[in-house]
Amino acid sequence: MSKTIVALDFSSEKEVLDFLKQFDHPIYVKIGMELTYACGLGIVEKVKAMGHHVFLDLKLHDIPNTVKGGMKNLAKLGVDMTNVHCSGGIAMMKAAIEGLEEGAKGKKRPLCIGVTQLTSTSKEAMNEELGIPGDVLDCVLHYAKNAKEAGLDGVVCSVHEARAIHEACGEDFLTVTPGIRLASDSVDDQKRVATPSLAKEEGCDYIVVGRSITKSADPEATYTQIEEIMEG
Ligand SMILES: O=c1ccn([C@@H]2O[C@H](COP(=O)(O)O)[C@@H](O)[C@H]2O)c(=O)[nH]1
Repeated sequence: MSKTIVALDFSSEKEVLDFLKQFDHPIYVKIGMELTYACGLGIVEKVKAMGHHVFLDLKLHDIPNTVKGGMKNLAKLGVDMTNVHCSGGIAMMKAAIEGLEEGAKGKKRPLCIGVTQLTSTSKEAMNEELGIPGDVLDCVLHYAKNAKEAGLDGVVCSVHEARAIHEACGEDFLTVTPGIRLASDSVDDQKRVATPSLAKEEGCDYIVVGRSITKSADPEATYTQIEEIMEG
């Protein structure tokens, strides 16, 4: 399975289909709130039916009972991976797993990962706006350990925290890392960014890449170049 997950941050089915037309093989894509809120969950089933792997990135965060019910229904879509916010707490993350298992009805449940600190969050914003003292790494590690205790399969973090997470939670605990930028790209709203080469060096299991691929002059070539680095 591909180690590069392409974020399909589009607002229409046509844009998605035009984008995916460029690939003559299945890829791993991420469907998030922009596309889901524009097209509904039917787009997930369409993309799955085309043979692509799907990470459904809706970042659930609510009381345990509500998250359990939500996950039960998301599991029925047959997605490969989904997620919650670790800040929802251990009981909520355990409920997410229970919901996915119930929804999968004895079949393999989707992987469930926890968002630690968004890659758009800097240390300053975390300390001052969110009121969480200390280094980002300490907070991310704390959330990752909670996610592991709750039975999640891994976390979303930046490349800069992936190595420490593997050391603390085990090599098989997945690190899924957005905030990927090619050397020539603008950083945009991301704060904790890194190149695909650094992600590879730091042992990230998956990288999530949106605009560097979708807004590239040749998305397929950029995807292939990144995937070669990750698989190399
Ligand atoms: O901490 C997080 C969690 C999720 N994301 C998502 O990844 C992509 C990144 O897109 P780029 O265009 O490559 O910046 C986007 O869909 C985010 O919602 C994240 O960036 N950071």
